[in-house]
Amino acid sequence: MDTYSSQQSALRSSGTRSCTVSRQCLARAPTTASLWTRRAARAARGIRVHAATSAAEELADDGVSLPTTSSSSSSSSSGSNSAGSSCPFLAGLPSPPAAGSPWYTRLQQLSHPEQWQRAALGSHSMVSVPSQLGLPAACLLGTAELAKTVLAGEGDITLQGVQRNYGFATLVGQHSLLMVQEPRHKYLRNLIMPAFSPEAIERLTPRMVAVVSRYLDAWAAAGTPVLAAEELKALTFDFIYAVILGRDYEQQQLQHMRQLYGTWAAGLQDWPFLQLPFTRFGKAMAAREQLMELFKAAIAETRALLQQGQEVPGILASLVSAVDEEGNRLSEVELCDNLMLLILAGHDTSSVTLTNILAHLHNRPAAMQQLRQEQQALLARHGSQLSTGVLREMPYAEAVIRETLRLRNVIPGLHRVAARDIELGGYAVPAGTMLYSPLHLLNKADPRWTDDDIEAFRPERMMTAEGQKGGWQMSFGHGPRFCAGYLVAMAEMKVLLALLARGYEFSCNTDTQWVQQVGQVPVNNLPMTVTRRRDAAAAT
Ligand code: HEM
Repeated sequence: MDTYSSQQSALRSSGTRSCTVSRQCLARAPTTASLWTRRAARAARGIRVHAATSAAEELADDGVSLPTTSSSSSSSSSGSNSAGSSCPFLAGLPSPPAAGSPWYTRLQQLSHPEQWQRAALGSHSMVSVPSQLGLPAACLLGTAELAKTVLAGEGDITLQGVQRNYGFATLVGQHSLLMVQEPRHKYLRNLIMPAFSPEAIERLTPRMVAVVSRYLDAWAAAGTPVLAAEELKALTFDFIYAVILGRDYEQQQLQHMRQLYGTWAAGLQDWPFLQLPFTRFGKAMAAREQLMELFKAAIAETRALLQQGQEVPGILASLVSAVDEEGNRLSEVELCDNLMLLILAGHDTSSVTLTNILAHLHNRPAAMQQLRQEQQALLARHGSQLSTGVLREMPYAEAVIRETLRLRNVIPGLHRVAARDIELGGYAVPAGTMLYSPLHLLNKADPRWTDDDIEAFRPERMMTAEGQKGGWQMSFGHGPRFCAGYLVAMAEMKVLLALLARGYEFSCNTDTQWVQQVGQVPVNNLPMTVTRRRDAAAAT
């Protein structure tokens, strides 16, 4: 296990809850609704809800006296705040500076989310965003500590994701790991995770190398520029399909499955309540049915081979074989929903990261050179074989990946919802409040990096003792829902970087705009020319 992943598992195991439910505190608190009503009334009276206003100040302004920090402070005049409270309410949290109408604010949040969040947080560690336009009130978390606390939250403080999105849940499947809540999530994860063990990845490495080599050869043979962003989408699809199903498919079959997946994925962006044959959502549901039929056939085939005592590589075979202490196995619907999730989770995330990596390496030839030197040293030590052991000996390749994710986190942030009243950062947060961890923003605010080079692509920073730590970077999540496919993703990206550096030269047109979709993608799809190096034969 590499440094980053061992650190993540250490974090995982030490991810004890530090949110504490403070029922007493909440019992004393005026309801959130009444606080927001008061805040609105104060705003109407022209009293600005200042970013630094404390709960006590704000409520005192309303004629409600709150105990401050001392446990012997006086009780409230309304009688609702007994002595001993030191817990401010959510409404006491600083709010983003007033930015006009709720519509304007919402527009800013949608069109410039990162700038909006940065401005909203200012120098605060947490700000509250009032409920608006039917959306729940939210807390925007501005430190890694708070984000980790929330992401590690489980058990009696169940923190739900906003996987409540009907369309998403219907298309991905209610039984997938991403949809189920604790304790079912933990149970399912225990059954699923052995499929992602280092040993399982080791068995799959030759398959990974085969898929990546096929694409690199085709790009080099093309003789004209290929669209890297599009090609990497196809590569990561074939890769994840091969890794999950553990066998090779004809190109025609893969093409058909890619098309089905594309139709299915388009439905994730559509309004889900009109499921008609001509709507994107309707077409996506039809594509899902066809994919499910393919999965069911693959499950039946895998079961049959396993019953014959054959060794079957691939994540599906591990999932089919998974059994709990009482002998229960994953049902067919659980298997199908999780296959769907794995293809989704393991496809765009990796392709977008790889697209960004290639652009960064093109813009920084010294980094590409360093990558080449690392590979030459590995070739001298181990020959051309790529095993998980060799993949672990690639600190520079790993630094390139982590530095790219630091600058261009694929998942900009993670939502959770407080399922019950909790205390967070010293504030009483009522059930139903959305808790948003802006991962991308936290990467940029990481106190390890100095302001003047925060935007620079400098993989070397990840090689320092400080850089080896996880710090504020949580590109693969944190806590009980830490990315299940982390090892697969790292192996995939390292295999591509290794084979590229060993055997090919490439250049791409990075003079383009990057827009936010699933991660940042280049508008020009990154035209790329690949040529085989003259000394490549010995390297691959
Ligand atoms: C660069 C590549 C990737 C990135 C940046 C990434 C990032 C993430 C993040 C941030 C989460 C946490 C979501 C949350 O807390 O709500 C997550 C979860 C997950 N990822 Fe990844 N991922 C990547 C690749 C993969 C791959 C290749 C696979 C599968 C082979 C995968 C499978 C999953 C699954 C199944 C979950 C849900 C885990 C759970 O809920 O327990 N990911 N990923």
